[in-house]
Amino acid sequence: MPSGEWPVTAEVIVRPSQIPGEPQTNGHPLRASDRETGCARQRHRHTLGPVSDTPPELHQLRQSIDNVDAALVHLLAERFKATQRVGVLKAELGLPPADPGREERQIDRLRALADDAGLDPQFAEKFLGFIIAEVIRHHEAIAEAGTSARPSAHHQGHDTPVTDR
Ligand SMILES: O=C(O)C(=O)C[C@]1(C(=O)O)C=C[C@@H](O)C=C1
Repeated sequence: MPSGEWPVTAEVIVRPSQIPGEPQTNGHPLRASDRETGCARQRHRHTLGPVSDTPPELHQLRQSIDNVDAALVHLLAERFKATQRVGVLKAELGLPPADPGREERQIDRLRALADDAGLDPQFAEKFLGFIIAEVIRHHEAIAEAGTSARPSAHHQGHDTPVTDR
């Protein structure tokens, strides 16, 4: 086979459960939002299934992309587990959700790392900013939940407001 070509006799697998005209979901139920957008995400698989007539190089590259995306999801999940604990700690210690000084140091560090890695530092900064904004929202929600869950001075029988923070 000449280089750059791929077999034209590609195998097409049609599942009996597949309804003509419906987006392919590999047997998983569609979300309402998927139906609206016509987008069938394969939510329970780690690798998106190969499309039979996809050129092999494209398929390989997509497998690599899927691996990286999976790693990113796991890394982000770990990061958010840590920041969730930071949020609780900050609320307990009465510290503000955002720490601009820390953010500045993170941005400087990440920009340098990005530069070394051949990634656009501006993109790295935007990406970090996007994540941190979400973390701050979580911190605020944790602090707010802590404030409303705390018993008031009235319920504790105090004459003066409780200022334990
Ligand atoms: O390090 C903290 O103080 C955090 O709350 C974590 C974090 C982050 O996501 O990296 C989030 C908010 C702060 O402004 C700085 C950093």
